[in-house]
Amino acid sequence: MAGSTDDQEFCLREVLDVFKSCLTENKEVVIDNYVAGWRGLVRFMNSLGSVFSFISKDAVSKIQVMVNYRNGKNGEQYATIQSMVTYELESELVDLAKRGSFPESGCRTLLRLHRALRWLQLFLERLRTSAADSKTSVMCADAYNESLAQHHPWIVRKAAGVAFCALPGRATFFEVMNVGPPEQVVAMLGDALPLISEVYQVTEDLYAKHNLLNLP
Ligand SMILES: CCCCCCCC/C=C\CCCCCCCC(=O)N[C@@H](COP(=O)(O)O)[C@H](O)/C=C/CCCCCCCCCCCCC
Repeated sequence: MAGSTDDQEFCLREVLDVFKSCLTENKEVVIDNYVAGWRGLVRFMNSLGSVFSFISKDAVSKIQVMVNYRNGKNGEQYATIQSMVTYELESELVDLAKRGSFPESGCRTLLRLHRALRWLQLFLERLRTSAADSKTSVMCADAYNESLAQHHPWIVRKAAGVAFCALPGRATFFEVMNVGPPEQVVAMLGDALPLISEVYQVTEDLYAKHNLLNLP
């Protein structure tokens, strides 16, 4: 999304393309692209109204943690998720069992975004296969309950549930995506989903291999 600014018209296809560009030939996940993908999604969410701002704030703060690592003195170690995991584990920079000296490690912060990517994958798949009269709020809530909700306390689940009710109907939602008529949206989702799923799975496997899926 190079050159994209807040003044430009939003197009979800561009955002999903950024996620598609996350994987290198060696199946490493490039953090700059991963973070740029999330930035674009947050922009989309902000355009849906201020009821989502508590979600957006949390996502932005996690994105910023990752950007700070990339811009810091060890930025090269944070080029990909794989290099970050190796570096932080070898340097003992991750709180593995309980929160302590490294409450905002890269591994822990990225895990929160990774779990949200699972929600996105489930939501997009529901949207792709939905009928014209399906409710986005229900699709969003179902995807959330199947993924992120399991990691959130009651109060966050309640607030998220309220926010989902403010989602526009499917037709308006598709319009805001600015991709074209519904059949083009569905085709675009069909294109993007396998690659988003691959990014998710590569990260999931990496975290599972290092026993990092439950970082506090
Ligand atoms: C065609 C479809 C386009 C979809 C566009 C979706 C745009 C979504 C953009 C951003 C999604 C937000 C990602 C949220 C990351 C949440 C990370 C998280 O789990 N944080 C919690 C735990 O953090 P720690 O306390 O451990 O540091 C934190 O407690 C969360 C607080 C905020 C509430 C998060 C609710 C997440 C709901 C996700 C659904 C967003 C619905 C958007 C609807 C378009």
